[in-house]
Amino acid sequence: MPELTKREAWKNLQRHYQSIEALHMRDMFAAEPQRFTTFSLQLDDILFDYSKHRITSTTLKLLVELARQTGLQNKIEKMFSGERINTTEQRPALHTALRNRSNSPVLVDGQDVMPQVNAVLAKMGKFCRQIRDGIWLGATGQPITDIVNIGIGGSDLGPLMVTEALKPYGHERLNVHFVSNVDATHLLETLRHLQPATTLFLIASKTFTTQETMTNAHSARDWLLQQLKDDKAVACHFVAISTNRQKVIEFGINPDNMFEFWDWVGGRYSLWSAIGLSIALYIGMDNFEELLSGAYQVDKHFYETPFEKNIPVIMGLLGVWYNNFFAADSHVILPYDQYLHRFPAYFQQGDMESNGKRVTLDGQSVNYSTGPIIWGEPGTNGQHAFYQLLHQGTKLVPADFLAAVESQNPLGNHQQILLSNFFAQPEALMRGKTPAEVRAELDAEGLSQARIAQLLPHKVFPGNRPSSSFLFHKLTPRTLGSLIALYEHKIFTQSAIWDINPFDQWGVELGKQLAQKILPELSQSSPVADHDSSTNGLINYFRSQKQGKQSV
Ligand SMILES: O=P(O)(O)OC[C@H]1O[C@H](O)[C@H](O)[C@@H](O)[C@@H]1O
Repeated sequence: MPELTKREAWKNLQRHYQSIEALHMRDMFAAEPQRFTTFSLQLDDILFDYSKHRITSTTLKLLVELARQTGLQNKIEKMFSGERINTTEQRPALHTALRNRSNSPVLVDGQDVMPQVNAVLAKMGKFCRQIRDGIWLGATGQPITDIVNIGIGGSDLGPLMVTEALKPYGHERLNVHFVSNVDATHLLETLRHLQPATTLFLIASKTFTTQETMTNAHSARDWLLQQLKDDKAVACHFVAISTNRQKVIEFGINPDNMFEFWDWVGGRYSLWSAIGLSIALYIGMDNFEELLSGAYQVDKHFYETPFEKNIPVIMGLLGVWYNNFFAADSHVILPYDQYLHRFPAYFQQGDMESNGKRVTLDGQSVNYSTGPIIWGEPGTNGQHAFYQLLHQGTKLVPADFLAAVESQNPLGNHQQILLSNFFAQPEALMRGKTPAEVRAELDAEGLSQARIAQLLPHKVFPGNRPSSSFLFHKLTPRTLGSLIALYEHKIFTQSAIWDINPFDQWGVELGKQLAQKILPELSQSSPVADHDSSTNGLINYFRSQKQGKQSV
């Protein structure tokens, strides 16, 4: 049996939960005027308020004790020092080396990786200047205006999220596009508006074997060659970002046009590597380095700060508190910033692919819940869609609210309105509305007692629903880098407590394997018969429809 639930700290937390369960945060705030000061932290310009949680100082002590008993500090040190902590793939997980602005040596098998990291950053910088200054020319002698990143999963979501978030820093002549889905609609709808002579494709794939990416890359090359009718065009319109030099050469991309990264960079932690080339091209290398610096500040904070004051550790521990003691299944991320509209989707992969695991590092089945379901949308839009459930539904959904003090686009009183909602929603979730408050409101409206009795239960808000608030000055590259790194280390903290490997993703393989088997069956002449009856039935229906027959 896994150790976690046998630990003293775990048992203490179980007991402690009984005493917290009945407490309402309203009463906690009333009893503790210093609650905000006690339960908030600041890192650079990011204020982290975690006072609207169902915790006391004792809860925090016990959670920190759990982190200690599960060896979190030791695991953090192993990650930063390049140990092969991704045991199933026998690799280190060194995204922190990619943003190690101190440049101090990071050793893998006794060899410092920093010279390689710096060399690729320098190559990216040179390439960015050439593209951004219009020095790099396409096959017909025109500068590049459109960059199409072809990649999926970690080779898509990070660059997409960051280029969206940092639009105000984008180059005025360059547009960035992202094609991920193997559905041809994605590629064709993107190419419809582009000119091959001024388009640059970045083929972003760690393995350079991913079916969707390679299918899209081949079709993009066909599109280019059909229109430019010059085989040499590939050299000035295609670059590769990968760990697999051999496959890049086989595809026909000159290795000089390859930006390398390494197997110790996990896909969902790769935006800091050459996978971030689309970001660097769009916002410039200086801003890309600011993004790295923001993450580096958080790396230092995570590494050096005692758990009691360590923001990602506290984020992780609060998640464990709700996930394992309150049985909360999901966690919602609510950025009150339109530029962060892909932030929740980015951490859907970041968190769910990392901690969606059911066995411990040494292969035992867990007897406790692991990674939560991550979801979310920007505020205020979500308020008019799913907040009903957050306020009055039967599920407990811990929430993260994020907002900037200063808008990138000041306009009238928009930011004040946005922020008033950002402050109001966590307050409403925490306070709720009691039957007495509802009654007083309805009385004041002059409703009949019968109508009040009918409406009252529907208008009561139980409150006591937890949230964290992140308030930062402005969504700059540096701040964004910090925010991303906070969440990365939160995920790591939780994986350490749950004793799972956050850096592999075997769960994506089975579907891929089966799709490989099914692909040739879709064009075979006889009906398929060797799946279950449902899969056979669906495939044969598809085949009959393709052949113009109606029968199943
Ligand atoms: O970068 P690639 O090798 O093309 O991989 C792209 C993505 O696909 C895989 O199936 C994994 O689920 C992701 O973690 C990865 O980011």
